[in-house]
Amino acid sequence: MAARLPELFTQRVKGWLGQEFESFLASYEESPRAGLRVNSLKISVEELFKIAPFDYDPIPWCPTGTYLQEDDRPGKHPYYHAGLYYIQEPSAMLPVELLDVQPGDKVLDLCAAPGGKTTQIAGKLQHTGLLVANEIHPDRVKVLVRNLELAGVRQAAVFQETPDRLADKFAGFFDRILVDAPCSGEGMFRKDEAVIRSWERFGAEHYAPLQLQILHDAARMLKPGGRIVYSTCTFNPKENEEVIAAFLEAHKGFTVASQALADLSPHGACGGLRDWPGAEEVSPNLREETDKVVRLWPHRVCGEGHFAAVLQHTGSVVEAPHAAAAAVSVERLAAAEPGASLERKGHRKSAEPRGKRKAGKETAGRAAAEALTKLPDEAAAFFEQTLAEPIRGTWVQFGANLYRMPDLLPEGIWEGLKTVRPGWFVGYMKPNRFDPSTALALALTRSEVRRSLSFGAGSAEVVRYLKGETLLPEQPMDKGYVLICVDGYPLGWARSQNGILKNDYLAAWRWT
Ligand SMILES: C[S@@+](CC[C@H](N)C(=O)[O-])C[C@H]1O[C@@H](n2cnc3c(N)ncnc32)[C@H](O)[C@@H]1O
Repeated sequence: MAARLPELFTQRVKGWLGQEFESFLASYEESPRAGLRVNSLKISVEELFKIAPFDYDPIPWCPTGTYLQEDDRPGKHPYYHAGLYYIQEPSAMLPVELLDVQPGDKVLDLCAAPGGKTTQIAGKLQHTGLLVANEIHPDRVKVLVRNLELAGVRQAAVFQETPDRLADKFAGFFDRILVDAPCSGEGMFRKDEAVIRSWERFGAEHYAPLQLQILHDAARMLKPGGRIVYSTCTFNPKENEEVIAAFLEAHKGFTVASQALADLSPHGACGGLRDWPGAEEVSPNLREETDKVVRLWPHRVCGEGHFAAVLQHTGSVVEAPHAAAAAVSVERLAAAEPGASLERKGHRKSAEPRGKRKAGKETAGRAAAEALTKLPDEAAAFFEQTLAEPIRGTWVQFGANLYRMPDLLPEGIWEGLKTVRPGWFVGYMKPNRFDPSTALALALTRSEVRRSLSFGAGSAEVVRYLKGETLLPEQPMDKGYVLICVDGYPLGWARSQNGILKNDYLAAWRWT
């Protein structure tokens, strides 16, 4: 693979790494290791590895993460469909560990799809606090929603917005914000060669101003004393140290927390790079800050290339956005690296930056959301018949869809925002009836329902259920909903009717 790396890229890395360059290059002859992260909303690490056909080979920076072996196929296992884990690149598990999420926190994941880090945050919140997940891209936001539902997340709202529009609504609101920024993806070349072609069109000079702008917007949404983790999966300092230096210059109340680097150095992590074009213009104080960021290099750790900076707010007030200073800093970063665009094959300077892509004005194409004063009767009757304990909370109806609002989401905040999920999607209001969603089933535990049937992971019944086929109960069952589980972990609903179990597993998720 090393031979297929773009020359411009290898030249630059040589400049950044010096003597280490040869071992960096040699790492591209090794296969990337895949990883899996246990969904601690549903199962503990210990329990999962008692029942799953994979070995626990811990990832040093993530206690719920494990390396996979080459012949492991976790995506084809029924436990995947029960949301017991998320398949995730090992280095990508780092940023959320640095976010220091505490139960009860209000957390924003600003660039969230496909949701690997969002589900990791949800595991830390343990159904407390609030998780707001945002993804600007309309197709990617659907994948994000699916992953949140599979993971059984209850206290999350999902938006498809630009960061600045979100910031207008959530000023000074969040304890923790993750900015896992869109980037040129150099750290992923070994894992996915298609990223190289994308890099050839949109490199660091395309992404850096966008990343800085996203960070400025994130700062507007942070509470005093809160924390932002900025991460990318690219090596180029223009998208990393330079963005951090420009951010810190405009926001005096932040510092880069040094603990992360101290904790991770024994595992092979490195600090920031010191030389990049223009580094000499950065003040010594800021250079000291960028020294404290965390870099994962593929020749030093078992994982792909990653960058993370813990931006800790230290003041008692987050300063009002320095609109002018922020704009100037973004402009300055937008200046292309000398020679870069000319050397880049097919580089299109006129390409529309992703940040300028418009998200919809209102909840376009969707009915307006309505907070309800009480649970509709049909849903209340379903809960009464099906659940051991009622679900309490505030309910929101969006068209025919019924949601339970996260406890800490301000009611009506979705007005004017493109809202994909105002909370936990529990089911559909139909004329005179309520149909529960698969998302409801997946976020429940077996003990929370009155009736369930559980089959072993290797059973024919589980395969039939996931394929959308009907099941035959061994004992006659009364009419009504039954939670279908694999080894005690919910997969979805079936309806007992006339001696058979009709399959209500979400059609789009069925095994084909
Ligand atoms: C690195 S990916 C996020 C990966 C995700 N955090 C995860 O762990 O699964 C960056 C995301 O930012 C989104 N994005 C692109 N432009 C954006 C913008 N201007 N504002 C916010 N997000 C943007 C991309 O669509 C992409 O899904």
